[in-house]
Amino acid sequence: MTAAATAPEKTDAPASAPPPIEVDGLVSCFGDNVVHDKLDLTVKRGEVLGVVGGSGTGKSVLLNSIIGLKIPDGGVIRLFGQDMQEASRRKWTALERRWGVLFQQGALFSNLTVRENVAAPLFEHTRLPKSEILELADLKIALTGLPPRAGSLKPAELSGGMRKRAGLARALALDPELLFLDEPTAGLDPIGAAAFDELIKDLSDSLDLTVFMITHDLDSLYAITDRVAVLADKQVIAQAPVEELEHSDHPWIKEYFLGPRGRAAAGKGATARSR
Ligand SMILES: Nc1ncnc2c1ncn2[C@@H]1O[C@H](COP(=O)(O)OP(=O)(O)OP(=O)(O)O)[C@@H](O)[C@H]1O
Repeated sequence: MTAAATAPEKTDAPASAPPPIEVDGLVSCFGDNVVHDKLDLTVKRGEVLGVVGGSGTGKSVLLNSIIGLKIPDGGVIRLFGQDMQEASRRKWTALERRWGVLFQQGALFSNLTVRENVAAPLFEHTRLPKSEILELADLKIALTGLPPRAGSLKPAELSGGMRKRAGLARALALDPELLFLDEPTAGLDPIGAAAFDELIKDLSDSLDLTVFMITHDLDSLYAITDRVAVLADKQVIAQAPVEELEHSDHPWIKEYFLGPRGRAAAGKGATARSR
């Protein structure tokens, strides 16, 4: 059995297929605090999109709105062409199988082993026999570069980097087409972060994944993104490849990409791309 055996009607989408994510005029509020005001965003099929913005600009709220953890106060969110607010419960469940999420802290169940954590979505969404589910879980664990022995460990017994990989293995359990990552390299040392970037890039290429990645990590932006969406002033003020954003006149974008840390990351990115 292959890992793809669990994929729900995974078709090669025609070129005319709707984009995996379309956000149209999103309004998000918490009481008087308006976080997004008519925010628009499109994520193209197969791209790695970085999402950046100052602290509190609403990156996590945007992610939560897209995956249905926060109900929009206005606007429309379409996933694979389906208006999520109009979707029936059944449709939601079917669509939910098409994406995976790696939350910042990994969000693993502490009382379960890594193998049981990775198997959990398969138990929830498929009727495969237990032995096949555990076999698939082991495949995902291997796919993320964890050693086989990691499967029988509990999250507390893992290093930070291993925990991220375990969270990623679980996010990939159902062979998603779309992967959401919330600050995947936060808390990793530079070598661990670079290795994790490489893993995400390899997986997105080999599995034809579309990736929505919130990050503060300039190295990641230069190393693996196709485009970057910048959140500021309650909206997406720019959505373009990093090389284009370097020429932006917007003060925050200028400071972000052309400040000392941005220039250092650009140098490393150019080196990585020329290899
Ligand atoms: N559950 C909540 N209740 C009330 N306000 C919230 C809630 N979640 C987020 N907010 C507010 O929404 C705004 C955006 O928060 P969000 O966490 O999306 O920012 P962020 O861009 O992800 O920040 P950071 O980069 O620091 O993680 C902030 O003003 C925050 O206080």
